[in-house]
Amino acid sequence: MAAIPSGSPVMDVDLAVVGFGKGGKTLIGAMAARGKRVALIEQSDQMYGGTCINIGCVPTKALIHRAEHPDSRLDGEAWFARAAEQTATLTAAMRAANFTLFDSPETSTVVTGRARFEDPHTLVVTAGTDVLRVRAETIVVNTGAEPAMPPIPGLAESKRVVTSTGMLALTERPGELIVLGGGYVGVEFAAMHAAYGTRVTLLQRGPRLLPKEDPEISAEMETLLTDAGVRVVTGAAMHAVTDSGDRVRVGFGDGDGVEADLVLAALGRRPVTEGLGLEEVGIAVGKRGEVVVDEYLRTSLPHVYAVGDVNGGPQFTYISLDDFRIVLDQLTGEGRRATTDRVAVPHTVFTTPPLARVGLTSAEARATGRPLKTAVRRVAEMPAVPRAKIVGDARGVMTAVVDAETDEVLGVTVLAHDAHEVINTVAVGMRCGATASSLRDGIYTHPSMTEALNDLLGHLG
Ligand SMILES: Cc1cc2nc3c(=O)[nH]c(=O)nc-3n(C[C@H](O)[C@H](O)[C@H](O)COP(=O)(O)OP(=O)(O)OC[C@H]3O[C@@H](n4cnc5c(N)ncnc54)[C@H](O)[C@@H]3O)c2cc1C
Ligand SMILES: NC(=O)c1ccc[n+]([C@@H]2O[C@H](COP(=O)([O-])OP(=O)(O)OC[C@H]3O[C@@H](n4cnc5c(N)ncnc54)[C@H](O)[C@@H]3O)[C@@H](O)[C@H]2O)c1
Repeated sequence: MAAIPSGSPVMDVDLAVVGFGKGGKTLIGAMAARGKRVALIEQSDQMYGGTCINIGCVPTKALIHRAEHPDSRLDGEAWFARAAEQTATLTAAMRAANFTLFDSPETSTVVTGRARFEDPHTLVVTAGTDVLRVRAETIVVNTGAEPAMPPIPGLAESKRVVTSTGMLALTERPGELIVLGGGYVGVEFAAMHAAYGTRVTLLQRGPRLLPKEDPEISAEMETLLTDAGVRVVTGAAMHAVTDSGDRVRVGFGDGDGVEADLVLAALGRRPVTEGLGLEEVGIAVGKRGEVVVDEYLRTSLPHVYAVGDVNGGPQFTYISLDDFRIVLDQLTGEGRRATTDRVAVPHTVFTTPPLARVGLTSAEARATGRPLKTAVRRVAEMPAVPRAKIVGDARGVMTAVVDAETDEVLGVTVLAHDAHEVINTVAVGMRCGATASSLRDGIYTHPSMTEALNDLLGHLG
């Protein structure tokens, strides 16, 4: 690497955040509001606002929403092109708004360039031939995660393999798509693209999709995807990716494999720590490339914190946001908030209908050895939940697992319309110690999907 010129300008601040992620930018806003001098360093002007806004949650959910609400005057190809254009307009507007929000002349500056540590308090930021040194009392690493490319022969070399970022840059619908991976990204993209009319094959190495869910839920998801036109192949040990003209072939198992126009590699995301110079200044990095932190998100240097995907925690925007709360408490509060305080953190896979869970799966609950009551209810069998029929989607299933002695809710899984909203009610209840009986007898608006809790928890046995 070329030497950094020693005479480059220096910016002195109280707080520097590396990476425009959710936790870091929220911290920048909070500290600027307290009159601190702050700098937010982002390597790309196409990433102001971070992954979620530009290449993650927002564009995927915008495309999924539009897939669910097609314009009957347009065919799938035209509808995808329109949806992609509308999504790009949305993310561009959010990106610009994020820049304006965090680049105010008073105390907060967005520095566009790639940062690395020069010493424990100094970051060297480079953009082309421009170099700036940012010296900060406190530094927060918020550099996110990037798609993993496991050593499947031909995967990295293929010109027809893209990651989720490449998929989100498409302006035309692919004719045929192979999705590698049956996790969040794989399942969401497979479902979404099938809805626009792409012929999708999803290859999952393991025996089932979404292996962290209960087997029955994985099976239900597989049925939903299959009904939506996705060819799901589980137990697919992929051994070769080969380009051939404008086609690409993925070999798996003993057969011929499968061919398509494009391959999406959705094989996990790993923390972005390379080239940051962390270990050189004494910041420990773990085996998965994550910045090693304690429950207060402190790294091995007392004035450096790591928030969001880069610290190896769960990869969700709302976890990055909660990381912000922990660091803010360190910097301005009592320093007590910790990752160990987190209970009942829900998650959602945004298929149609979505899948959401909070707490334990049934299998995890059984493994605790506690006495259990369980309920499994198909949405179509719930007579008092007309919302599903109103929206014309009574697919899916809901499950609950409860401690039979204490009535504590241990876990709820919802694979149904509006699951991403219903689950938040359950999560709040669990965090506040609501019993299964109190959630069962809760008064919910009608007609809503939340009132399914009356039915589900009324069937515990
Ligand atoms: C396709 C997809 C869909 C997703 N959907 C959801 C969802 O629906 N809900 C959900 O909760 N989560 C979702 N996620 C996960 C979510 O996007 C991430 O967990 C979240 O955005 C992580 O934010 P972060 O704070 O870690 O940092 P990020 O938002 O990842 O920001 C890190 C920033 O650091 C910058 N950077 C990196 N290195 C440097 C450097 N050396 N110098 C300067 N800048 C640097 C990067 O350019 C980037 O902008 C999705 C992810 C993907 C990929
Ligand atoms: N709705 C959401 O909240 C949402 C949406 C998208 C992404 N995300 C976040 O982004 C993260 C990354 O998503 P993802 O889908 O890339 O990862 P993932 O961990 O959810 O799934 C990765 C998949 O790749 C497979 N895999 C891994 N290595 C492999 C190998 N060497 N060969 C074959 N298969 C292999 C795994 O079996 C798994 O099915 C998620 O864990 C999640 O935290 C969240």
